[in-house]
Amino acid sequence: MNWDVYEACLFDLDGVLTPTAEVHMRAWADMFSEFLNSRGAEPYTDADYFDHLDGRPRYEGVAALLQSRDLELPQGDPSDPIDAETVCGLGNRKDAAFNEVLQREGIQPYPGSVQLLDALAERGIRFAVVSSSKNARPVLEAAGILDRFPVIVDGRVAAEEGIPGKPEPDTFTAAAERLGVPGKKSVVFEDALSGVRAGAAGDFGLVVGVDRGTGADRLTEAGADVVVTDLAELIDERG
Ligand SMILES: O=P(O)(O)OC[C@H]1O[C@@H](O)[C@H](O)[C@@H](O)[C@@H]1O
Repeated sequence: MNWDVYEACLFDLDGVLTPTAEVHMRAWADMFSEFLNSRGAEPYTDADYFDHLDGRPRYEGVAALLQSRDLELPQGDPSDPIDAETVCGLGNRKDAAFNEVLQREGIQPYPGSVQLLDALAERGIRFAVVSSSKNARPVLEAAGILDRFPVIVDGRVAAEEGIPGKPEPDTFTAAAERLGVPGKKSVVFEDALSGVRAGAAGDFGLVVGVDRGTGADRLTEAGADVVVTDLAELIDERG
């Protein structure tokens, strides 16, 4: 990997910097298994996470999964309580479960990801986090790496500013702009198919797929230029 040609890295968070994709995955599985069962619908499987939920903004994920089962619910409102049978209510129910685990268990970053951040910081490469999650800041803070990212374009920023979420490329484009680095000099890091598609749809220098269970073939098909299983694989001899 020749880092000389790049000036910025745009990192997805869950599953790239922290193992929170697993926490999201478990929270989604618990909530949807129960809900789909209550509706007599086809049961939830792990494939549902990768196909419909991973990387997408919260309520868009709920809508995609419901659509896969031909179920329709009213959209509701982000302020809906967790027992509301609405798209927002189901999303909020899962969010309560996610935050309960985050608070109880805390989170550590992937060691290989921290090694790459350390090596690239030495070279003066700039960093942004680009996450669909509205929990990105608390997760970065819990992991002790919040201060490494001068730019964070997360689910809250996207909602407030009307920036289309992944699989559209706009949140990555906004992050590169905010760092003041051309897209072509920026590297996108993503573990989710929707996120890799977002990177591939934009005008970026490189899209790195991070295989945490999705599968290298599917990440490549979605548009990843390179696939790794650990970010430390991208540290070159210059460090
Ligand atoms: O519900 P949140 O915390 O805003 O997160 C939205 C999505 O954020 C993505 O980063 C995760 O891959 C998804 O699993 C999650 O659903």
